[in-house]
Amino acid sequence: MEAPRPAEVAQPTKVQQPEEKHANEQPKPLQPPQQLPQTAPPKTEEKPVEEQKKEEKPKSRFSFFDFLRYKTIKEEDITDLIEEFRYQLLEADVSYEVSEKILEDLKNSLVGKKVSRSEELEKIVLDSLKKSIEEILTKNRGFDLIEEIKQKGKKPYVIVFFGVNGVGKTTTIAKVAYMLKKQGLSSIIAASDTFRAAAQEQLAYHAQKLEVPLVKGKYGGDPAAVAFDAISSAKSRGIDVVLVDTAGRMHVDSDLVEELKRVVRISKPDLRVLVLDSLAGNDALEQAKYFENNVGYDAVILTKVDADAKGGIVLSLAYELKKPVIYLGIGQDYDNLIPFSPDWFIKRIFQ
Ligand SMILES: Nc1nc2c(ncn2[C@@H]2O[C@H](COP(=O)(O)OP(=O)(O)OP(=O)(O)O)[C@@H](O)[C@H]2O)c(=O)[nH]1
Repeated sequence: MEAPRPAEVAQPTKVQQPEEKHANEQPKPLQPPQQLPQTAPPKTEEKPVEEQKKEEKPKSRFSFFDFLRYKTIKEEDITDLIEEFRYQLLEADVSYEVSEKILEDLKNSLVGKKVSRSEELEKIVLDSLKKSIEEILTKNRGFDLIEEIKQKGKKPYVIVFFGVNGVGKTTTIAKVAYMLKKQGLSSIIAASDTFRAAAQEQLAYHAQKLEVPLVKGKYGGDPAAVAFDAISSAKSRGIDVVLVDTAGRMHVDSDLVEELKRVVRISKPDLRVLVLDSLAGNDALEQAKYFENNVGYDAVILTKVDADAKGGIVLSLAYELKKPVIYLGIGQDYDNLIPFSPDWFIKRIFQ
C-alpha cells in the first residue's frame, strides 16, 4: 500500500524552523499537527511561490516528531498528537470506543521507543494505525455468501432483507440478484414490501432488466404470503435463491416490526440481512441494536459507502456489531456491490 504523501500527513505548520530560532530559546513542545492521515490532502493557505520555496525542507513528512528523535518517547510527549488523532477519528464518525482502541494501540506502539530517524517514527505510527484497523475489520469478517450458498446446497436458499426506509434494500436486492446470476446461481425476488406502493414497481423494473422472476404482492396485502409464494415457486422451478424484500420500517413502528417478524417466521430464512445506510452515521448503530433485539439478524450490508466521505461508521459497525458486514454498496449500478475488505478500507483511509 502506498504511504500517505507529504501533504496528506500531519504537517508541522507551527514547528519552529531553524533559521527562525532565537539563541536562548528552549525547544518547543510538540505542536498539534493540523492534519492527520486522511483521504484528501488538506487545503493549505496559498502563499507566494518564493515564500513556499524558502519554507520547503527535504524533511520527512513526520518532521513534527523531530523533537522526539534520539530520546525515549514518553506518554506526555505524544499527548497533543493523540488528542489530534482522537479529534480526527471522532470527526470521521468513528465511535468513541473504537477511537480509544486505535489510540491505545498507537500509544503502546510509541511509548518507550527510541528512534533515530523521523522516518522510523512515521513507519511506527502508520503501521500501528493499519494494524488496529485491520484487527477491527477482520474481527467480524464477512463470510463469502456465494460459497455459503453453494456449500449449504439447500434449494432454495432464502435471504430476507430488512432495514429502515430508504437505506437501499431494494437496490441491494437487485445488486445481489445480479451478482448471483454472474456466479451461475438463479434467483427469484419476493416483493414483500406491500406497504409502499412504488416498491412493487421498483422491483418489477429491476427484475425485468435482470431477467429474474418476481412474485408480486397486492398493495396492503400480506407480506408473509408473498414470501411464502416465492419460496414455493422456487421449489417447484428449481431456483437456487429467494430474495425477500420487506417494507422499510422506522424502528419505532411496532406494527411493521411485528409484520417483519411474521415474514421471518414464515419464510424461515437461511440468512437475515440487515441493510444499513452508511450516511446514517451513528444512528445506524442504534438501528442495528434495535433490529438485533427485536428481530435478530445474521449479517449486514452497508450501503452508500461511495457517498460517505468519512467512512468511520464502517469501522464502528464492524467493531461494535459483532456481526459480519458481508458487502458494501458503493453506487447505484448493479455491479456496485463489493465484498467487505479491510484492504479496501485501509486504502481508503491512507491513500
Ligand atoms: N450512492 C448510492 N446510492 C444508493 C446505494 N444503494 C442505494 N442507493 C440509493 O438509495 C435510494 C434508496 O434506495 P432503495 O433501494 O429504494 O431503498 P429502500 O431501502 O428499498 O427504500 P424503502 O423501500 O423506501 O424502504 C435510491 O435512490 C438508491 O439508488 C449505494 O450503495 N450508493
